[in-house]
Amino acid sequence: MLEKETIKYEKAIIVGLITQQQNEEKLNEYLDELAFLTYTAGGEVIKRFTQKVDKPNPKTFVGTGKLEEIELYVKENAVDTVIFDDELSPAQQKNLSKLLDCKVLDRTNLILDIFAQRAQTSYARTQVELAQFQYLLPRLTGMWTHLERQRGGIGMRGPGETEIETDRRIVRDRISLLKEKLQTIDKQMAVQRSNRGALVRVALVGYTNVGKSTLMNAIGKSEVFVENKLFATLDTTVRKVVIKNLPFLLSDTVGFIRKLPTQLVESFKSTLDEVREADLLLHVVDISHHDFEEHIASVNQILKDIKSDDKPTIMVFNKIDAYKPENFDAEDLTTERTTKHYSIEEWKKTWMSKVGENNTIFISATEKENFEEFRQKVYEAVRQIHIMRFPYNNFLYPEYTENEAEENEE
Ligand SMILES: Nc1nc2c(ncn2[C@@H]2O[C@H](COP(=O)(O)OP(=O)(O)OP(=O)(O)O)[C@@H](O)[C@H]2O)c(=O)[nH]1
Ligand SMILES: [Mg+2]
Repeated sequence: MLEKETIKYEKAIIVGLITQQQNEEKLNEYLDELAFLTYTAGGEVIKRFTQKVDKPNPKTFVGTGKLEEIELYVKENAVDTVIFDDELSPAQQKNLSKLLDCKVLDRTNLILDIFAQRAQTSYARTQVELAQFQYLLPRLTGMWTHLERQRGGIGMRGPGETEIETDRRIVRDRISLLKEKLQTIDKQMAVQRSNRGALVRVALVGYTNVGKSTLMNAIGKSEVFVENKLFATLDTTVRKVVIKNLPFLLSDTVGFIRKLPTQLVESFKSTLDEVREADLLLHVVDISHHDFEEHIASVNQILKDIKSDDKPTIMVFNKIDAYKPENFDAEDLTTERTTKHYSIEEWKKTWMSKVGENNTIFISATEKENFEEFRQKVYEAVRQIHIMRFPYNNFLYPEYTENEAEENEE
């Protein structure tokens, strides 16, 4: 008999601070993203709490008054989970879960949980487990003991309860075991990569949910999982792509996010090796997202962290079909015209013009808008790398426009 399955979303509230580093507008953007993360993890945000402070309270993150307000709300509305936008210290997390008497998570927790849910291969699972244990280690003491009755759900996947309560040494042993396991897989993967021969390697990079996998599917005739949730992709997919006789390898990998937990960057080292060893990066940007400039900055920072910021890069501004500038009323003297009101043409004249014509492209991966131009730019960039590497056989790959007759096998 078939049972109708209804997904039950956990009731969650989210909490963030307005500080000197982040004004109310910024905070709202962060909270939008946190709500999306919560939804991806299986929760529904029913309320947001914000507080203006100089710096977080070392014991309870928010101030006493705000905490009482949250506590009351949690009781009255049977809230399952309270999620904080910043990483909580072990002490804050412990105090808060005691006082609020429900699950208390932070951004890192949430991201780790999504990764845990989405890890498909044993390799990805090992990486996530390692990151979870590393996050857990300083937080071991009595963290979840009083939560016996609410096992399961967001933030509870992963290392089992018994392990959590045992001694740190066991966790440490587990961490070194997982590290060894990863090292073995890393070696195998390095061998696999070196077996790929002399093909030029191109990697899709970018913030999560910008359309990397969609683009991979569109260009590489492959079937990579695409979803309008965060972190749809965790494992790296590598495909051989041929544009006009010129073959190269294209990889699609995990998306980046701001405040990416350091534990994750570290344990996903090998997944990110694909990026590190690439000859060319296609940095995909969702230009329809109002925060895309900050996304670019986060991605660049992570590329810097993994020492891949000096590679030839094409900036691929995707989702132009969905781009909508805010309406600007010239007669309304109270609003200033800002980048929010820019058309794409105006954007092109900003810092984007400095990136260089050859290194920027504006497309829609779903509508295949400007796709021919996109293929041409990728072709030329790959060809350049080829010529540099094998100067003696550059005649093999003429300029894109020179072999118009042999239209690509699509
Ligand atoms: N409107 C519009 N939507 C797009 C476009 N490209 C991708 N999308 C949508 O954006 C969402 C995310 O696409 P993915 O390809 O999964 O994004 P990703 O960058 O691989 O995401 P992660 O793997 O989660 O990092 C999906 O709902 C896509 O259908 C586009 O050009 N225009
Ligand atoms: Mg993807």
